[in-house]
This record gives sequence, C-alpha cells and structure tokens, in this order.
Amino acid sequence: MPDDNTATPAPAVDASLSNASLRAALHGLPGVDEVGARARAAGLATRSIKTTAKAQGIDLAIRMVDLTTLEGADTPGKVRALAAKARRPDPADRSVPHAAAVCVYPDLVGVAVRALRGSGVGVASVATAFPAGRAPLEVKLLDTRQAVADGADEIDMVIDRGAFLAGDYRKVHDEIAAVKEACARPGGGAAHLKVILETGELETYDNVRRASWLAMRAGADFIKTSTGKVAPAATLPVTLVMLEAVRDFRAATGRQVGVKPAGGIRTAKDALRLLVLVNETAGPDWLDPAWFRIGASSLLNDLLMQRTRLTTGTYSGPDYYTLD
Ligand SMILES: O=C[C@H](O)COP(=O)(O)O
Repeated sequence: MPDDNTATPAPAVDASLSNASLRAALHGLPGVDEVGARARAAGLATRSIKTTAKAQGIDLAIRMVDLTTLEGADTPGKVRALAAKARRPDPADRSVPHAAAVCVYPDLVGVAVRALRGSGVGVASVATAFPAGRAPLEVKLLDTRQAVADGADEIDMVIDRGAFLAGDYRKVHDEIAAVKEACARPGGGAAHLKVILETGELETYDNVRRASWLAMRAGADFIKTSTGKVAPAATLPVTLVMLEAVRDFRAATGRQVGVKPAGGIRTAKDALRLLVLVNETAGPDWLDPAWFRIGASSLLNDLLMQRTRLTTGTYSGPDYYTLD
C-alpha cells in the first residue's frame, strides 16, 4: 500500500448528491454476465502455472497476505505470535518475504503496533462494529478514530448491508465518507480505508458491482469482499466482478483502488489463481501489495510449504511451521 500520506483524500461533500441520483448511476452500470463470470472462474482451475512463475507468485502472495485473527478469544499473546509470523514467516529461511499486514480487532491494535515497529509490516484493524456493522454512526466513528489513534495503518470497515439492500445508497455512501474522514491523523496523513462489501449478503453480482462503485465513489482506498464471518466469502467470480469494477473505475476517473479478497482462502493454489485473475482482469498494475491483498487466517503455512517444496524438492509437513 502506498505510504501513509498517499491515502486518497476524503471526497468533498456533494450536497447535490441524492439517493435518486446515486440509484440512477448505480443501476445504470452494465449488468454482470453471471454465467460468463462463473465460467471464467472455473477456467482458472484448469490452468497450470510453470515453476519459475509459481515461485515468483508464491513470494508475491506472501507479500500480499493480511495475516488475520478476528476471534472473540484473541489475546495479546496470540497477536504477538501472529506479528512474529508476519515479520519472519519462516525463521529458518531469511529469504522469505514478510507479510503485508496483520489484521486485528481495534482493542489489539496497540499490541500489534508495538510488536511490528520497524518491520515494514502494517497494522490493519477492522472497525465500524465489525462484522455486522449494526451500530449508530457515532459509535462506528469512535471505533475508527480509536484504532487510528492507537496506530492502525489501515482500517477495514463494513458497509451497512441492510441500508444497501433497502436501496438507501445515500446512507451507505455518507457513512463510508464519514469513516474516511475519521481515518485522518491529527498530525497529517491518514490510515488507508478498506471497505468490506460482505458480498455473501449482497444477493447478486449486479449488487456486488454497484456496491463496489458506491464504495469507490465515497472514497475507498480498497474494496474488500468479506468479513470472513459469512459464507460464501471470497469466491473467484465475486473477486472477478470487483477487479472489473476497479479497472473500469480507474478508466473513468483516473483513480486506482485496491482489491482485497478475504475469507476462505486457504491454499497456495487458491492464491495463485487469484493472482492470475488479477493479471488478466485489472492488469499488472494491481500485482503489488499496494493494490492487492489477500485476507487470510490460515493461508500462509500452505504458501510456505509449497515454497519449500519448490526450493528443496521436498515438503516440510505443517508441523514444521508455527500455527497461523
Ligand atoms: O479478513 C480476513 C478474514 O477474516 C479471514 O478469513 P479466514 O479465517 O477464512 O481466512
């Protein structure tokens, strides 16, 4: 992700923006070819990736991982262990790159920040009454401001799916814009804002495309598929629709927005398929942790095992690595 001062500025409040004008804009987007999206995703499963590209892809995927723990039972010790793993995924092999970020609940941001100082690994925090997002806006803003004050580099907010599905696009837009403002740091710069659409609750691919555009219009730095608490989560067709949205949004506005599939991504094969999809849909400009992340609690070990197999010809079993 670009450094601290490059988060997109909060968009100026547009008083003329009405729900009707947003509805007209979002419903005027071309419809998604659902059959085509599924066929494209299914086609990726049959592709083979050659050894050199695979080795590069695995290292890139490691650099894109937002190593996540979002459990009620999370403790400072667990977050410190996760931070150590993100800094040095394989303590026996210094050539393994570090992960992009550690993603935690807001009350554990301080622990993660202290554990990761100077490492180059970011701290992301879910906020805005994650995962349901059912709280008054003031509560969501407080949640965000606290995480930013504690040192979060990135805020992963959830949209109000109820408002979206009820057609109240203005409410969703204004809430995102307000959270974006709350990402600003008093001393300058801002935390980057990832907007979670929770695509598993949006019913249709057309809605995924509309929610993607709405979030980008309201100032999202990234659009993210899922909380990891709702199934289906980061499916390939949904990720495809979101990659098309960021590609088209950049063509229309000149602004590049990142994409983060999250939830249910567990194997190196899943990660490599995602990278192929990024390359062939949004394009190589997105093949960078600044623009593409993979949110996952248990992907890193499979990436490490596949990496070891490529470099040594043998697998280390999962017991060789620390838990992720
Ligand atoms: O943002 C990341 C997700 O919460 C992680 O989901 P996961 O546990 O299915 O990998």
